[in-house]
Amino acid sequence: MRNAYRVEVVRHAERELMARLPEGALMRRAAAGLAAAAADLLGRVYGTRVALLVGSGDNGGDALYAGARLARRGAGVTAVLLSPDRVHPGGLAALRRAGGRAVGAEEAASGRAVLGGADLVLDGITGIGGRGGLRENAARLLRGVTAPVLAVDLPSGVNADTGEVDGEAVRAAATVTFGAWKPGLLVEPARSHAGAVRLVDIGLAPYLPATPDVVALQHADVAALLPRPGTDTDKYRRGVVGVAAGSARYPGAAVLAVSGALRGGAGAVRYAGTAAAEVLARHPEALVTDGSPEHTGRVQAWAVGSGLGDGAGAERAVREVLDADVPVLIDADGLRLADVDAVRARRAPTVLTPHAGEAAALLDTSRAAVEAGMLDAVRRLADRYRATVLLKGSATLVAGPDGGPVRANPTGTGWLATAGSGDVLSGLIGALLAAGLDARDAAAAGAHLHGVAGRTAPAPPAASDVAAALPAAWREVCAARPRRA
Ligand SMILES: NC(=O)C1=CN([C@@H]2O[C@H](COP(=O)(O)OP(=O)(O)OC[C@H]3O[C@@H](n4cnc5c(N)ncnc54)[C@H](O)[C@@H]3O)[C@@H](O)[C@H]2O)[C@@H](O)CC1
Ligand SMILES: [K+]
Repeated sequence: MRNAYRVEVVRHAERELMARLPEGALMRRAAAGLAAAAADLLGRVYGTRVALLVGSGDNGGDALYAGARLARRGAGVTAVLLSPDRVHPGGLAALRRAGGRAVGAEEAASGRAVLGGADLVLDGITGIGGRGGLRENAARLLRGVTAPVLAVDLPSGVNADTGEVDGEAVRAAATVTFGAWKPGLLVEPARSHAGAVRLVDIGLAPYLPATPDVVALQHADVAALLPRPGTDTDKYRRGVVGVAAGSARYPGAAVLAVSGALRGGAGAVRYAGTAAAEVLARHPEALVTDGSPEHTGRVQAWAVGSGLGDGAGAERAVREVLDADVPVLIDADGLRLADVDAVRARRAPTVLTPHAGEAAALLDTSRAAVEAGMLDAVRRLADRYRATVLLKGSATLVAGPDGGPVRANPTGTGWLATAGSGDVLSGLIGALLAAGLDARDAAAAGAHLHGVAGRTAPAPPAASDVAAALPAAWREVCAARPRRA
């Protein structure tokens, strides 16, 4: 599990830890980890050229101390001081003692030698103390950078707490973060600015609270959630999932939702809707009816909405499913048709799975606003609907109705942005709900498996290929399950 904490919490933990350590110890730990990561990226330190972009706070201090370590190992290190009158004095002195040099931003901008000639650039402009995007002098300098950038703690210019990027921000090849993950390293659009992230342990863990703000489940976490049929099981104990999806116009959505459901670990899949013949033709294992959900046999969860269209039958299907006292997943057309108060009044869990455009319609805002503020959008929707909300994106987010950590999916891939891929996901999560997973777990585990399937299906995958790759994804994830003693 990757646990991310907002800045206020990290700062509190740092103060607690610092009070127990000699002056400067934390920064030394941070700089040692940073220098080691820089050395790994460089491959060989001696004879290389490293540039440091140094801002006015401790983030710049980390870069300077790490630069000093690299200079001692034979790198030519030049610090570019963005605010020469407010630079970390101890860091600058350490760099100079180690043989590094410092120049002002004007000097660095006028010649190409410093930034254009560097093998690696360390971004120490701002860390958790940064506010807003990069300022113009920093943005201008970065345009002259051709070498890979290693971000110190966070890519400068991103919002550590929300993952929002307001203006220009550093695009790093890698980020070394200290003490704990920050939400911005897991949430888009900031996540894409961070590259590969390495967490350096500076001893903060004992001072961090038990409940993080954002988490990213890893394979082993998901493996622990997935159902494992015992020897005494039967299809009802494994869970029966109902799928109410598709329409005369979109029968394929029904086929795809059922294909996801069949590979989600439930014991059986019941389909209710107008695409019964198409579903049966493709999936002989499905139990189908062309009636409405009310007239379907017993199910332990419903997935409703994919390709339903907006006819009278669609509205009825959504209403009937919401009336059922079992967990319900609502996707696509179902989101438009579901009454907020009916969702809020439900006793059994509800999972909504909008993409940014659908979330924007539900929140009465623009798609761009949702994409820019994913964390806020998912939390607001969960609160408004008193439901678990899965907001799709390259790092899909899952928020529960009662607050608590938001889950950010780490396995997403652009290959999943293909028609019908969401239908597969809805069936998959529906099956996990029927198998008895808690709503938040079902949504997060579904997104995780779906992402792995999108990555492992032969590229470029169509939605059916993503569904077909789910068993292999399931195996890959479960291979990370700790062995029982
Ligand atoms: N507090 C600690 O115990 C530790 C902190 N460490 C480092 O210290 C950093 C936090 O240091 P600070 O609190 O000094 O904050 P930062 O260094 O992140 O940034 C604050 C400084 O940047 C300026 N600034 C804010 N927004 C800016 C913008 N958009 N453009 C340019 N300048 C801007 C502010 O005026 C302020 O001087 C962490 O991110 C981490 O790198 C590490 O050394 C580990 C230990
Ligand atoms: K930084």
